[in-house]
Amino acid sequence: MHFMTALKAAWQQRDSLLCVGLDPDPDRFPAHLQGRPDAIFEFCRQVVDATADLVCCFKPQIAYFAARRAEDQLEALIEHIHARHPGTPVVLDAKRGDIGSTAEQYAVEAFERFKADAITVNPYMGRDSVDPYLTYPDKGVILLCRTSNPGGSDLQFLEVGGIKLYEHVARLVAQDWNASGNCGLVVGATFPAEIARVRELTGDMPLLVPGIGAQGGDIAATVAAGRTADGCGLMINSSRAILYAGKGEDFAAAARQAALDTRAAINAHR
Ligand SMILES: O=C(O)c1cc(=O)[nH]c(=O)n1[C@@H]1O[C@H](COP(=O)(O)O)[C@@H](O)[C@H]1O
Repeated sequence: MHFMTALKAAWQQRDSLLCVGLDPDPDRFPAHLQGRPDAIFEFCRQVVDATADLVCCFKPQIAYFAARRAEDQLEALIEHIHARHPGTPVVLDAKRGDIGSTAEQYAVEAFERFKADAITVNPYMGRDSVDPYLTYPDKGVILLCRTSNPGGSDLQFLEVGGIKLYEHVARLVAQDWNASGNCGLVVGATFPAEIARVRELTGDMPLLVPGIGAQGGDIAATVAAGRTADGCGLMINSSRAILYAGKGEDFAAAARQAALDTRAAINAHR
């Protein structure tokens, strides 16, 4: 199924704009999982199974798996999501960016090896560095635009021809790169004014919005700034605040409660 079709269905069917980010840090796992060779898979699997009916997508961050030589556990996790929670899109957060021939390999890795439905990509190297992802007709390509970190302003806020660089990226993607309708943009919840500006520039394009929860972004302001006319249009990501809501054997139940609370807080402003 096309990423955009699955995302729209999940927004409606789960009544949710919440994206649970899968950033597994073994140092923060509950004691009973410590030392298990499949601890990363098992931790994420339990969170996935406890929250899948509450999310519009999952977003595994590849660095947390690669750093621990756990790419096989990432493969198994995405396979598990597709098998047990069909229709739940998986956004592989890899923030790739390289020349076309190398990007082709990254696209194979994301879409054919890991079987992700969408990937985050850095637009800095320009159109030909993004084309290899765009050629997969059913996959989503989510480009960094206005990132949630304070240093994002170093480059993204530079003036280019009378507008800010992030505005140029939003316009370029909406008017040119999105010819097949499979692009999205990343805009941090820590910058609601810029979410509103990106929404203005991009129509109904889906926005991946990290930065609520651990980074302190304001849910009400995020939803007000970014929702589309039909109250959708957003994948609002929370990772640590949900994954580590509990510390003990009941961590998955604690994650579910945190996801329920976060979804309700988001829906209160739709
Ligand atoms: O592309 C992203 O997902 C992303 C972009 C951005 O601007 N800021 C940002 O925090 N992220 C990711 O979103 C997640 C945020 O995690 P928490 O702060 O724990 O909710 C991490 O996986 C980040 O890598």
